[in-house]
Amino acid sequence: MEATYCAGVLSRGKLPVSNLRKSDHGFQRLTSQRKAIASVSCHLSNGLGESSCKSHGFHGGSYHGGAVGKGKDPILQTRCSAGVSMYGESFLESHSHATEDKIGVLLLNLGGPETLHDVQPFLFNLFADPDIIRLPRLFRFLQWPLAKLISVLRAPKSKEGYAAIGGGSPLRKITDEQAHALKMALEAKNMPVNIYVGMRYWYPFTEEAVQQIKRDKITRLVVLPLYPQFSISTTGSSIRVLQNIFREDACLSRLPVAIIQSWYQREGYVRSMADLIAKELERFPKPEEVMVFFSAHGVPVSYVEDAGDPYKDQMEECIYLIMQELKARGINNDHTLAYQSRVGPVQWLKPYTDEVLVELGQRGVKSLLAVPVSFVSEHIETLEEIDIEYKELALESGIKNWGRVPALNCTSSFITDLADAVIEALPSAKAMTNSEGTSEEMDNDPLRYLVKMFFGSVLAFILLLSPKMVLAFRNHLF
Ligand SMILES: C=CC1=C(C)c2cc3[nH]c(cc4nc(cc5[nH]c(cc1n2)c(C)c5CCC(=O)O)C(CCC(=O)O)=C4C)c(C)c3C=C
Ligand SMILES: [Fe+2]
Repeated sequence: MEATYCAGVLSRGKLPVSNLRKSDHGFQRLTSQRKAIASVSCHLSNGLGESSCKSHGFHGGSYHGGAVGKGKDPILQTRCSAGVSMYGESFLESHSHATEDKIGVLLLNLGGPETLHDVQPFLFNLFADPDIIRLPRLFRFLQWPLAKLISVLRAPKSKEGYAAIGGGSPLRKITDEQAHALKMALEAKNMPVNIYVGMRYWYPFTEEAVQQIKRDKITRLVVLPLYPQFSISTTGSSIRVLQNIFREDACLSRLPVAIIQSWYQREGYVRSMADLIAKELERFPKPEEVMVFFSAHGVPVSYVEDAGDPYKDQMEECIYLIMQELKARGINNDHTLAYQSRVGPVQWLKPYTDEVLVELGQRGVKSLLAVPVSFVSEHIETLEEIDIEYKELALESGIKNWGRVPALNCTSSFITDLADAVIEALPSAKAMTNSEGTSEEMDNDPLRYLVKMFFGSVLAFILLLSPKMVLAFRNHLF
């Protein structure tokens, strides 16, 4: 996969496109083809101006910022990742021309079940994503039946987890709070915006947010996935959904969009993480003896080795940058990185968090500070997996002093940095045009869909009854 950086915005080649279908569990997506995402340039595009778009569809989770930055200039001194100033004449020019300029910021996130009743349909949406279960093209017709099967089998274990953290995911609430805080931070920088939240697997779905963006007649949009590092399974998947919606809508396909694909390398983020770690280390009796244990959400090895997912490289670079920042403050603790939350019978990125905790205990490490690093909100994997399961395992393995760094949530230095990222990305907004049809359109044919579902269900049923499969599921899903 090619990747080029521009003003902290990554523009990637070859990423998949997805289609949408409405089901009783919200929207479920089909994917069959990889295509280019918006390639971000450093040129400015005009807004849609007086648009003739008709609004229809759903209400998205949005924070309406009043009218647009008429007469007000946003903070002009910004930096791109290469340290070059991006704002200047051209921005001022376009800003003063675009009297109808109405800026939107779309926050993308994973979404989570709000009640235990939501867990299985949420899991269905997750496993029906071809960026989560990547089947060879020939077996794509199995995607939905397999998603149904795996979600039903996985639901009891997931429900236990969600029950242990109060009966649902806090993700929607925290993301809404982050949206509000970001709106305030941008207003403080003289950039009034509307902020929208679009979730990949649960409400408010990305589709709802986009329909609201259309209704609000947004003229320039910055897309900010709330994942610091890029993975095909997270940011990649969400952007594919977006690209697909935009491709099918004449109006949206002309809307200038800037996509911030990863931001783990931003100074503000790195500093905010270092602040949290430094603060948490102080709680230990001997802070200098604490092992700083970064625990990232894993992905299957094949993502990195076969599909070229930059996630592992970005994660390692991110940890390096945070440790450098701590060193600059005179904090020289040992550190390690491991991957958590693996699901299913395939190999995931190693080392695995649970195995490393046991090893560290055996090696005589007595104090450990867990740092969740792939996500910026508290969620099931911090509140249940780390705080309950891993803590218990660490204590059993001989670790005496356990601590955990909280997620960034609405930490003000972090939110301010996100606001800067939005301001820096805006000048590169460009139409996400990608209008040619794909073979995927054939998936919209209802007859084809029924045939696929029928054969897929039969095959899934046979697979379910195979003793090998039953064993694999028993070992890895429950
Ligand atoms: C950077 C973050 C994440 C990556 C990468 C990621 C990949 C990934 N996840 C699964 C399977 C599951 N993920 C689940 C929940 C979940 N995943 C992330 C983040 C990443 N996932 C978050 C933030 C959450 C929790 C949301 C919440 O409700 O709080 C779940 C459901 C929970 C459970 O049963 O454990 C599953 C299943 C795969 C297969 C995958 C990569 C292919
Ligand atoms: Fe996950």
